[in-house]
This record gives sequence, structure tokens and C-alpha cells, in this order.
Amino acid sequence: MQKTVAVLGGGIGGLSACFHLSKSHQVSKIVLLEGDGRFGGWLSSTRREDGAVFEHGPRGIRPAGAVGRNTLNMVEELGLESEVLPVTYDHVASKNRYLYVGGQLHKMPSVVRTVAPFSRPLVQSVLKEILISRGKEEDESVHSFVSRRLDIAIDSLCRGVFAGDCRKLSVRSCLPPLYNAEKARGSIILGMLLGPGPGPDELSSTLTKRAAQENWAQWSLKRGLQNLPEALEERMRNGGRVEVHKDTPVMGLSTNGTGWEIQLEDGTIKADHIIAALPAKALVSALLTAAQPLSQQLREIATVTVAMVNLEYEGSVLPVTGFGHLVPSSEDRGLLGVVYDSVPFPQHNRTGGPTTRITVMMGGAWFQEVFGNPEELTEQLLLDRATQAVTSHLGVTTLPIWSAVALLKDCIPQYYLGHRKRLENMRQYIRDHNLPLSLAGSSYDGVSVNDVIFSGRTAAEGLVGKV
Ligand SMILES: Cc1cc2nc3c(=O)[nH]c(=O)nc-3n(C[C@H](O)[C@H](O)[C@H](O)COP(=O)(O)OP(=O)(O)OC[C@H]3O[C@@H](n4cnc5c(N)ncnc54)[C@H](O)[C@@H]3O)c2cc1C
Ligand SMILES: C=Cc1c2[nH]c(c1C)Cc1[nH]c(c(CCC(=O)O)c1C)Cc1[nH]c(c(C)c1CCC(=O)O)Cc1[nH]c(c(C)c1C=C)C2
Repeated sequence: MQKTVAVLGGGIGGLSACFHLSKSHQVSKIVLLEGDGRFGGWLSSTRREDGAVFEHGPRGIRPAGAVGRNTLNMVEELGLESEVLPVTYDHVASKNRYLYVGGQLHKMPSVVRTVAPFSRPLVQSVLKEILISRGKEEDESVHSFVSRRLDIAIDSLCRGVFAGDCRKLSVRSCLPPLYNAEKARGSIILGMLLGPGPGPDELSSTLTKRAAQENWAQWSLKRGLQNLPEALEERMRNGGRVEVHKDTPVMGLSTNGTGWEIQLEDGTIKADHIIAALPAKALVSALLTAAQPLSQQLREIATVTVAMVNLEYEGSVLPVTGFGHLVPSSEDRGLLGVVYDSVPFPQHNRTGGPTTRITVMMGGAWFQEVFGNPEELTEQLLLDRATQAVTSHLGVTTLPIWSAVALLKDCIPQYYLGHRKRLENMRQYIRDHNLPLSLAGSSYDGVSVNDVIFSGRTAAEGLVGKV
């Protein structure tokens, strides 16, 4: 088959699509088009000369489930095994997660089995959140007692994964275990305890076996997660099968039904098929007047903006130890949560003398309401807000010795009510009109790094068959 496939967007989704496409000889040419000056999208790490590593996007990847194993297989194929930093389930960072409620940290104790996408906390929260947030009334109705607690738990979880508002997010698309548990077992709690039943499996690599044997809860890479897109880029460049272009934004797309003309800043290229691994809204902009009904559906996939503030403190300053804490919207709408990065990944601390690395995450669905227009915000305001939170939540009174502020505009898609139906409609439209187009990336079938890598693979295999 003499085919040119263009992959739009060089985030982890687009890179994964290229990686899998390049294993097949069904396509004669693969072109990767990335608008930015670097590949990797939200996977972004700062590496300082003294050995410290700071993550500005994702910081941990879970090995569990078929999608988790798929990522580890890719890591092994890329030769990154020796770079992996695992965190096991018996590590304090896996056992201890906190909620900040009523001005205090409350530990969420661990319970039961792994249910993707939550390694433990969903069940923890549903069952054990009962410990927190004592009511002010002398007595209250059973309904009020339970719903107040569940509200806080679910609100926090949605903030800790989607930076989103649980009142708007779709349970079917955002918490499939909860939805499936009820459907499969007739009861949420029973379903969560028994698990969703067997899922799709993956051939095991040495790394996936190691992850299972050693009971990994999450992992990172020694040089930070940005090392993953870097290794993929290197593979693409050295493999000779993918033409990689950065600083090459896609400006427009037009189709004659059998192929595409892709408008770039300095000319056009042709492709027989497109894998679009762009955020949904970027795809809408590129589609211009093509496929209007599809654009209409894509437009409805909203996103939220998150401010990430990395802080480094001299010495060991944390009063508690664990992964971090979440802040429910009833406590503070703008402050989503705080990750204690040095606990799961002390290897990312600078060499020489103890330090504490912390990341404060702010905004999300409440960004505009709390901080106003992101264009008008100063870094200093976000830094002040973050250091104040570290002082009031964790009692840290010293000033950070290093900090970085990153405003991640439109970084997490929000799967609102009806998301599943929208996806079905979009894919139906693509089929009905024989559009040579596949959709990949976080806008559609899951936001985790694992989901996105899997979406790139699914798009590639949809075109060339299993690789
Ligand atoms: C703050 C934060 C924390 C997170 N934490 C975790 C975590 O701990 N664990 C986890 O598993 N996941 C986490 N995630 C989720 C995960 O990182 C993302 O969902 C994932 O990286 C998205 O990958 P993507 O390839 O779909 O999109 P992107 O990374 O957005 O990539 C899309 C690419 O398309 C490019 N592009 C856009 N427009 C154009 C155009 N017109 N032409 C060409 N290129 C274009 C962009 O420059 C970008 O490189 C986190 C996300 C964020 C934002
Ligand atoms: C406070 C905001 C955020 C924190 N992390 C993220 C945000 C928006 C982003 C994020 N975190 C996770 C994922 C999905 C990964 C996956 O499903 O594999 C994303 C996109 C992982 C995660 N983090 C928390 C939970 C419950 C999960 C789901 C997977 C798991 O159980 O491990 C909780 C949590 N997130 C943050 C904090 C401070 C925190 C709890 C203490 C930061």
C-alpha cells in the first residue's frame, strides 16, 4: 500500500501514533507535524545542573491495567528500562494521600484492590472519607451526613485528575470503574470491591513483569518524564521512517474525500490519511470550513487551565509524608492540590544537602472565577498564592530557595455529560463520509499518559492492523 500518513501534533499521543505506525510497512511515508519548538506537549521537565528535576506537567505514570502495561512495553522497546524510577505500593507515597478540610490535613487510609483509573483512592474515599469533615450540627439527617462526605470525596478526586468540576463531568467518561461497576455488578461498592472483571490484556515485557512482581504503584524516569518524548523523537529520527517537523503548525486542512491537503506556514503538503493528535479545539481551527458537523462536536469538548508552581525548600520541611494533598472546592476553589514530589521521587532532589520539592496546582475549572483572565496574570501573584498555601496547609514558614511558575492553558480536556455520545457521533460522521481521519490524544478516550499513548497506538493500528 503506497500511503502517506500525516500525524498532527507531537505530544505523547502523536509520538505514540508515529512509533506504532513506523513498525508497519503498510505505509510508505509518515510525517509528524508539531507546532511548537519541542515535542512532548504537556510532558515537560526542568533538569538543573545540580541534578534536580522538576516536572511541569505529569509526574507519575501508573503501570496497572492494559494501558499501563502498553506504556511499559514501549518504554522497554525504547531501551529506557534502566531509567525507570518505580514507586511501590508499600512506599509511603502510595499509602498516604491527604485531604485538606477545615484547615487540617486528613489522611485517606488505603483500602482494597486496584481499580483503574484510581489505584486506590476512589474506594478509600467512598468508604473512609467518613473520617473527615465533622459536621457542626448536633444531629443531622442520614442523607446529609453521607452526601456531605461523598461530595467532598468525589469533588476532590475530580480536581485531582481532571482539575475539573464533578458537577459537570460525566461519570461514564471520567470514572468508568464506577459506571461499569454499577452496570456489571448491580452495585457500586460490590463492583469496586470485586473489580471490573478481566480487561484487554497485553503481552508482557520484562518491565511489565517486574512492575507486577515488585508491586509498582507508579513510576517516573530518572531524567524526568520528558525523557519519554525525547526517546521517541530520537527513535523517529534514527529509524528513518518518520519525517519529523517541529515549529510547523498546521494552519488548515482541506479534503477532496480521498486525501488531505495540509496547509503549513510556508506551503502545503498532501497526505492520504491524517491521525489528528491535536487538542480538539486546535483540530477545529485547522479544519476551517471542512467537515462542519464534526467541528461542531469537537468544539463542545472544553478544556481547563492549570497554574503549576514548583517550589524547592532547603532541608526537610514537610510535617507529614505521602504523595500530597487535595483541596476540595468547598475549602478553596482556586487551590486544587499540593504534590510532595520529593517523597515519591527523592532521586529528583539536587545532589548535596537535603531539599524538599513541592508542586502547587491551581485553577482548573475555577481558574477564571478565581484568577481572572490568564493573559493578565503575573507569575508573582501565582507564586505568592502557592507559597501562602504551603505555609497555611503545611506550616512551612521559610521561603523557597527556587521556584518555577507555569501557566498551562487549556491543558486538561473536560469530559462533560454526553461526552461518550459526542465521540460516537464524531466517529460515525467520519465513517459515513469516508473521511481519512483518525482521532487520538487526551480530548477523547482518557487523559492519563497511558490512555493517550494507547489512543495513538489504536489510531495507528486502525490504519495498518496490529503491530
Ligand atoms: C498539569 C497536568 C498534570 C498531569 N498529571 C498527570 C499524571 O500525573 N499522570 C498522567 O498519567 N497524566 C497526567 N496528565 C495528563 C497527560 O499529561 C496529558 O493528558 C497528555 O500529556 C496529553 O497528551 P496529548 O498528546 O494528547 O496532548 P498534548 O500534550 O496537548 O499534545 C498536543 C500537541 O499538539 C501540538 N499542536 C497544537 N496545535 C497544533 C497545530 N495547529 N499544529 C501542530 N501541532 C499543534 C501541541 O504543541 C502539542 O505538542 C497531566 C496533565 C497536566 C496538564
Ligand atoms: C491537584 C491537581 C492534580 C494532581 N494531579 C493532576 C491534577 C489535575 C493530574 C492527574 N493526576 C492523575 C492523573 C491520571 C493518571 C491515571 O489515571 O493514570 C492525572 C491526569 C493521577 C491521580 N492523582 C490523584 C488520583 C486519585 C489519581 C488517579 C490515579 C491514582 O489513583 O493514582 C490524586 C491527586 N492528584 C494530585 C494530588 C495532590 C492528589 C492527591 C493527593 C495532583
